[in-house]
Amino acid sequence: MAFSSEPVVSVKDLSIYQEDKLVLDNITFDINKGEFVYLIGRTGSGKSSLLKSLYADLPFEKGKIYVAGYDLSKTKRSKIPYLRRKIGIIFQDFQLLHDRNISDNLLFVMKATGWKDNAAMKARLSEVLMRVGLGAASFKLPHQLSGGEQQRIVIARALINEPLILFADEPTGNLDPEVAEEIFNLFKEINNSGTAVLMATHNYELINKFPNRILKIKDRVLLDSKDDLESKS
Ligand SMILES: Nc1ncnc2c1ncn2[C@@H]1O[C@H](COP(=O)(O)OP(=O)(O)OP(=O)(O)O)[C@@H](O)[C@H]1O
Repeated sequence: MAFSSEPVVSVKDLSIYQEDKLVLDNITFDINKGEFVYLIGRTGSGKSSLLKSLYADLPFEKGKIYVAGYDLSKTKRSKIPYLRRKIGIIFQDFQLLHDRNISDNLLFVMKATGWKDNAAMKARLSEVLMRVGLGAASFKLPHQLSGGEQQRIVIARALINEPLILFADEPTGNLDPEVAEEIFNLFKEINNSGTAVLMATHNYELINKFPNRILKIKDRVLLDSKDDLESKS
């Protein structure tokens, strides 16, 4: 099968523990190229734990995870940077490096992910900043930007390596509703150009306004809105 027709994420019979506590029990789902999927569930239900396992930050006990062609049960620690080049990760609490300007924040990630050519780095830097509407922010320090702008920079950082999928953990959680919607629209635009998105969120207003497939964690299992549609058709 050609790589492009494989799911971007494929999870089979997966169980995840946090210390001794079973958080997710035997869950299975796929995310296809270019899909937009919400991940919902009560506080503590395991959304962040699942995302962490998908970006290889939390080991899992049982089952299989394939992300961007990598079998995570077999991927050695030394290969994880290669996986991370195929995915973008966005958190609620921006996680920019506060001691350096925006340009240096992004260059730091480029160098860490194998970029070497200075001209190519500069060009990509401008491209991703333009993409998020902050072409003029290169020389600003993170604290000189608003929360919404900082989140745009985090999205720009996640786009550097043209990821197949963005994993976003409550990306609008710390923003007021208007700014949250702007950030959400940016995710939609990025998704429209072909990048899949898996977004953990508590923002039901946005979910209702922009309906998409929903994965819901409830009592350690995963409910998939796709199954509801299939059973109705
Ligand atoms: N580092 C950790 N060590 C031990 N237990 C943890 C750790 N992180 C999370 N947990 C526990 O795992 C369970 C799932 O937490 P998780 O953060 O994945 O939930 P969540 O759905 O993302 O919650 P929220 O909506 O509040 O972000 C919770 O019971 C939590 O207390």
